[in-house]
Amino acid sequence: MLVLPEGLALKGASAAPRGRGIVTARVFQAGDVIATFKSPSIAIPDSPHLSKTCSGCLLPSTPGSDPPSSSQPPRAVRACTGCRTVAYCSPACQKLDWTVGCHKAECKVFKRVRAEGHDFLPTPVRALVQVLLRPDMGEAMTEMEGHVDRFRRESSKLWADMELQAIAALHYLGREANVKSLPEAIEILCKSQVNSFNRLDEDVEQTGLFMNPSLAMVNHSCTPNAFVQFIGRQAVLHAYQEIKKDEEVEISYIDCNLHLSQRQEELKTRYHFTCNCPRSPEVQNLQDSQGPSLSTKELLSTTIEDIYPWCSKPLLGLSEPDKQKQLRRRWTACKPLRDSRAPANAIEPLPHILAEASNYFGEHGNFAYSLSISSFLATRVNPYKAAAPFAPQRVKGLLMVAKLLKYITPADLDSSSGGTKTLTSGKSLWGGISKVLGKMDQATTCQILLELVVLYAPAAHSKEWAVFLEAEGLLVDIQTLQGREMEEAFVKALMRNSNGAEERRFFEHCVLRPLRELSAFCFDIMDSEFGS
Ligand SMILES: C[S@@+](CC[C@H](N)C(=O)[O-])C[C@H]1O[C@@H](n2cnc3c(N)ncnc32)[C@H](O)[C@@H]1O
Repeated sequence: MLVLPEGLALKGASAAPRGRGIVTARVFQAGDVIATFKSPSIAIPDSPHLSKTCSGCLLPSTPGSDPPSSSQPPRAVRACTGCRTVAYCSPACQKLDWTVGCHKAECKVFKRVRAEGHDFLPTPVRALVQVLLRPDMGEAMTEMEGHVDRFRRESSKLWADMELQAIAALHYLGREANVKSLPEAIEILCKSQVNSFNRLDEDVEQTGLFMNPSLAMVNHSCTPNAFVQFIGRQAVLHAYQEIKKDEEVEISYIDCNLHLSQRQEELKTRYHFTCNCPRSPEVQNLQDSQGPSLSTKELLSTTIEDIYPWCSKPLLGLSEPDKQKQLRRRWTACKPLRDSRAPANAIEPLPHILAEASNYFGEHGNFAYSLSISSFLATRVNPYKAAAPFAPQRVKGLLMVAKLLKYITPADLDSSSGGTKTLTSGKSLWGGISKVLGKMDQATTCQILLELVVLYAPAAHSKEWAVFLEAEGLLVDIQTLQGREMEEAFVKALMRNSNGAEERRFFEHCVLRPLRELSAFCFDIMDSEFGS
């Protein structure tokens, strides 16, 4: 039987169109932690990263590497001496995986995998092995929706892959694959697909799988009122907005900023349902009559459907000339999006391309360009993608701008490739950016942004989030600067009362105006570097 955390209740029945869902037993405010989900759970890092991720705390690390952030001690991982496959950063973490995870039994499985000349098990196979080894998990999973028949009907390729995965898991467990065990194992694989979470957090290089039978009862909406974050081996459900008593808690299973066709495709393939939330096609068709002309919408729609699949592929791993070539192709393909009104700038794949370009310039030491593009994302894109100021991507975006401001110096501007670029109007991009920076008090802007990160990060994730810890460390650095007593006092006053008239003017002067001015160069930078 499912045991839900306090404050939550199960409603509905499996036979209903949406199946069961979770409702609240009391009011939750925006930013509140609704509940934490620990056990029984499967929490594993993705297989290719096994040797670089601690299987206990699930934090990534490389032996001998730099610490993940300035405020965290270095962590090294050491392989389990039994199977030599999974790794741990401390004996305590090893004990955790031995007891709370199930490595005690799983270790033998990995020894067999090694004996047959393989390094690891693919993530879904490892998850299946763990479920089959853990009676508590197996029992709790009987309640989960698996859509087995739909998986079998809708994709023969996926079904064949699942059969292979099931056979592999049974083989390494030393169990026979027969008419009883094979369908049971495939059913678990289907349930894992429908009910597990990807623990992806690019900023801390964290990926993996999380599955908890109670959390699995939360339904999807493209306008979610809640979201999930992961801390170590547990998942935390946060409220995006006020959720009333008896209201259903809904999260987005996918990136809800994806275009409608993309969202539908992902929900259909992995979860086997068509979403009927307010952003569904029927409702959007109704809104067409009130919004921009149909032809503009159709043009945008066709463009996004055509370009999204290839424009959203990561550039990581490509050679420098290929990265440049891709950015040029993608920027050209996005023209209809960037020519439309502000909210369209938040439609993928445009934000994705801008974030890739900002990283590209950062990697090349062109911090001025990276800063302009990051300022554009922070002021003109992220607030449209997520209204809540504590939305994780907004908090990460603020930290990015703060870090660039902290490290950028006039010397960087001199040596940046932007120094040679000229706009069609004859103005130099470098001249424009350096003029804005010249008028700014970089340290104060940076300090305010870091204070905002520290303020919002606990609601976005937790005080254990790498983003929070890094911002805290950087704030300490700024606070040790001499001769900033007056600025310090203003920042403190602003953080105490952000609605005061003086404080609002201070915020406008130190943050909003300079970031808007820096953002204004974003499209010119992209055109000058990647325009056709
Ligand atoms: C993780 S489970 C959620 C719990 C599920 N309702 C149950 O009773 O087990 C995901 C499945 O719930 C259903 N579901 C979730 N959100 C839905 C939605 N917005 N519309 C229709 N079905 C939905 C789909 O069948 C989907 O595959």
